Order: sequence, then C-alpha cells, then structure tokens
Amino acid sequence: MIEVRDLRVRYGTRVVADVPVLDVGEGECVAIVGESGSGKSTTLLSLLGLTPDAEISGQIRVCGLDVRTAPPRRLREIRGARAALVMQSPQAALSPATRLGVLMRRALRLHGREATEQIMSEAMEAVLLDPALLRRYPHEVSGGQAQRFAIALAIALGAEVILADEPTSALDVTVQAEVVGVLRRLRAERGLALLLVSHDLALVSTIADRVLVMKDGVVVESGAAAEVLAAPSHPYTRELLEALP
Ligand SMILES: Nc1ncnc2c1ncn2[C@@H]1O[C@H](COP(=O)(O)OP(=O)(O)OP(=O)(O)O)[C@@H](O)[C@H]1O
Ligand code: NI
Repeated sequence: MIEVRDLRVRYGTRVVADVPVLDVGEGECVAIVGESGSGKSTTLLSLLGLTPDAEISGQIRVCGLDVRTAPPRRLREIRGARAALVMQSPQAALSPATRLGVLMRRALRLHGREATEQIMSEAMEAVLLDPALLRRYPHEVSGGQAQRFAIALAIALGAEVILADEPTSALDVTVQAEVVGVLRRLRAERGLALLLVSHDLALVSTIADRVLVMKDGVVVESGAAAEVLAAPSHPYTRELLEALP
C-alpha cells in the first residue's frame, strides 16, 4: 500500500524528514512516533503530495502510484479515496452547516461514486455508528463520533490505506479506545492498512505491527512494535518510553 525509499523532505536548506525505508502492506499498521517537531506529520503529508512548499527527493509509492511523478488527476483519484487522510480534529474539517449525510454524499459524488442510502449506511455501520447520525450536523455529534465519521467517509470512498495523524489525541481516553477499536476491526475485516502518527506509545503498542521512531527529522530506530517498545535499543526511544505516565 505504501512503499517509501530514501525519502528526504527539505524546507529551505533544512532536512525535516529523512526516512530511508517505510513500507506498509495490506492489513498492516505502521506507527511513526517521536516528540513534537521530529518530522512525523511532514513525513505523512509528503506521502500524499501535501507538502507543497517542501523540496522532496526519493521514491514514494502509494497504492501502486508514484506520487512524485504522477499527473495531478491520477493523484487526486488516490488521495482522499484509496488513500485517506484522517487528522486530529475531524470536526474542524467538517463544514458546520452541512449534515453528515450530505457531506458523505458529496464526497462520494466528487469521486464519481454511487451515493445510495445503503452504501452510506454500510460505511456508518463499519465504524459502529448508527446510520441515523447521517441526519445530524457536525456539532451534534461527539468528538469520537466525528472521528469515526471521518473513518466512515474513508471506508465509503473505498479506502485501502488510512494515513492518520494523531487521530485520537484530541479525544477523551474512553473515546480513544472506541476509535482504536474501530481501526483494529477494519484492519482485521477489510485488510485496511494503516499508517499512524502518534506520540502516544500506549496507543501504538496496542495497534501497531511496526514502529519508526523519529528524532530531529531522522529515523533513529525501527522494527517490530513489540520488540522496539519492550527493548528499545536507542537511548532516545528509552527516554520516550520513560516519559510515559
Ligand atoms: N511549511 C513548513 N515550512 C517550514 N518548516 C516547516 C513547515 N512545516 C513543518 N515545518 C518544520 O518541520 C519540522 C517537523 O514538523 P512536523 O510537523 O512534521 O513535526 P511533528 O513530528 O509532526 O510534530 P508534532 O508532534 O508537534 O505534530 C518542524 O521543525 C517544523 O517547524
Ligand atoms: Ni505532527
């Protein structure tokens, strides 16, 4: 789903992300962790061509498409549909005066897809939301429901991989578990691949197969999540783990 080699993202002369290898296969979850400013979001956004001011080198393939050389039209087909971006605060991204069902229908049409009640209801059920919520406005649902709706949108559009940037950090702890549960389920049931950016190592340990640890734009450690988190080889990873509550 995602295949990255020798990725370098530069702002001016400063390299803010240097990622030699990053692969996410079908049904797999890879997490990028690291402190604020380490380059996690930049890495994630660059994979979808969403860092317009940056200078990028290396190879990026998402859903088989070479992101750096693909014509804009091909890139738009992938972006937001087969490869969906889920951000920290979905409510901010949802237009406040538009009912969720209307938003979903528009998104489907924009991508040239059928927008039947059945398709929309199924997407809601896939994230354990009552399809009746489609009649609500964004401010009439909770943060956790809004985040699951963002994931439902991705599912409706046929997402094969979700790129999520801190998808639970704006949510209450109890609600975080709901969102994580939904992501887990989608992996298991649909083979959804997941690239997750998070500073929450507790969350990462419950869902990720592999972990990349970034510091100052560089990948300082990577490997199986269980191994990296149980026996970190890099001092920085140990520090991160010790900072856990
Ligand atoms: N458009 C931009 N122009 C210049 N520098 C940028 C730009 N966007 C990000 N940066 C810089 O790139 C570095 C990495 O930022 P990034 O947002 O990727 O970090 P992060 O690991 O996601 O941090 P956080 O956990 O706070 O979200 C930071 O030093 C940031 O200031
Ligand atoms: Ni970030």
